[in-house]
Amino acid sequence: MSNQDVIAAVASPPGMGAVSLIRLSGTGVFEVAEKMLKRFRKDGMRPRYTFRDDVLDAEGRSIDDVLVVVYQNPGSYTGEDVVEISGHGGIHVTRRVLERCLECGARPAEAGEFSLRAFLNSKLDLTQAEAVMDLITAQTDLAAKAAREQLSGNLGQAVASMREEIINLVAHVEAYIDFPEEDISPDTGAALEASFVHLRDVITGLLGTARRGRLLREGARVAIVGAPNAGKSSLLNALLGFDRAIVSAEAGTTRDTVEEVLDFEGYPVRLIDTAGLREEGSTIEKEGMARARQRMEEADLVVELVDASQAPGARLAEGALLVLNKTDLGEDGAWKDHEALRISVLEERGLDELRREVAKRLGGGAVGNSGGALIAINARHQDCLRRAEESLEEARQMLVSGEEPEFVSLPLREALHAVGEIAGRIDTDEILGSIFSQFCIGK
Ligand SMILES: Nc1nc2c(c(=O)[nH]1)N(C=O)[C@@H](CNc1ccc(C(=O)N[C@@H](CCC(=O)O)C(=O)O)cc1)CN2
Ligand SMILES: Nc1nc2c(ncn2[C@@H]2O[C@H](COP(=O)(O)OP(=O)(O)OP(=O)(O)O)[C@@H](O)[C@H]2O)c(=O)[nH]1
Ligand SMILES: [Mg+2]
Repeated sequence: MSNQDVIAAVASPPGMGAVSLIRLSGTGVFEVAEKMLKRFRKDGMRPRYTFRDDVLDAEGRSIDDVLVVVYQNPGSYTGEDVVEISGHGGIHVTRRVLERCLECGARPAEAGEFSLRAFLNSKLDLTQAEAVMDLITAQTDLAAKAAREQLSGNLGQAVASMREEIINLVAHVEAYIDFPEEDISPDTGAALEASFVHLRDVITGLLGTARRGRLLREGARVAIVGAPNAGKSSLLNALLGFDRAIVSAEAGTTRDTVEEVLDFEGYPVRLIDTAGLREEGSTIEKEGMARARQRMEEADLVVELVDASQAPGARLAEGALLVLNKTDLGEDGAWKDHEALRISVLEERGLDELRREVAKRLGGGAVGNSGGALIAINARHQDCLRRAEESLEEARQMLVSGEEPEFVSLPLREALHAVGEIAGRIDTDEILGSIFSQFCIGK
């Protein structure tokens, strides 16, 4: 990538703040800076040092008193020449400075365009560019940690070694295309087979992190369901630490679902309190119950809350985490053999265990074969890996059944392509467009 036009954007969030950051990148950025700044000289600024300057308007009047940092290509985030201007945070002044950048020859950056350039200049691979976005949107420590690890290139490395291994397979298989009189020797056959098995294990391990990836990025939906008066709203309030939902001794208090996001051992959890489920009820209550069932369907985990002092009734949700509440009132004998968490919202007992159990069920403890690293793939990676898995299996079967090497090389090359897509080793504009357009302007 050379000679890209100069783009400019406000990199700090919109609105009032102490300082705002305006970033410019591209060929000719120093000329733009010289035009708009009072003391800036395009050949006289030491990279990565801070200078104090004035942004001037077209008549030479100062718009803002700013700090300026210059980065010389390739030593910048984008790999291009970059100028960063920190101005006085504020909506009007920041807009004026940006307008001045545009008057002096820059154009407004599109969403994700700085990171796209970083990718095109090989500063980041696609998994790292996605991680930048994940880091910005992370809602918990664990989500941020996963994003940082991906940003550091751990997934990119895993994918790069898979790619090498597949290239090796392709090379082997295609060697036999050039020498049709040769048969694949038993030794080579065994080595190829071992490689297929290894690749499959690696892919299985990575695919095993997809659920965690989705939960960390999107948050997990955890629905609290149960009969009226079980204490669902009380539980939501207790976990939140404030009185969010109405609690009363009357059955059928909650109608609308009540949702709040909180942090369960690093998992961003959308906790959903629902209307109590029972047979009878007014039209309004019935509508509430329909919504409760809907949330139960969509949930990643259902917490089924029951009143421990009452005899067990029919279970509402399959696969739910059963939680007995109101243990302070004593437990009905019939619960004795039920595997369940026992809590008392009233006495605030068992809530930490509940948080831990929910997090455990969400995480599934699935570190998989990712070697202890916190890998958490996203839906796009998952799709690529599934295609790679399928093509590899096809190739392996063909090889086993003695298919001609030129046919085996086709699915192998498909697998190579699918794996290459993950880090962006093959360029399809479509993929790039859909990834970078999700970024914010200025990133
Ligand atoms: N002011 C400012 N803060 C920022 C960023 C930025 O662009 N500007 N970043 C942007 O999101 C993040 C930091 N990421 C960065 C990554 C690489 C380089 C960089 O200059 N890389 C060069 C030189 C490497 C080095 O000397 O360490 C390179 O890769 O060649 C800069 C920032 C967060 N904070
Ligand atoms: N003794 C005791 N009472 C509790 C406990 N948890 C909640 N309660 C009481 O049980 C009653 C019902 O609580 P809610 O939280 O409104 O119950 P709910 O499941 O949300 O009920 P609906 O919204 O009607 O479905 C209230 O009077 C609470 O104070 C508990 O651990 N022990
Ligand atoms: Mg309620």
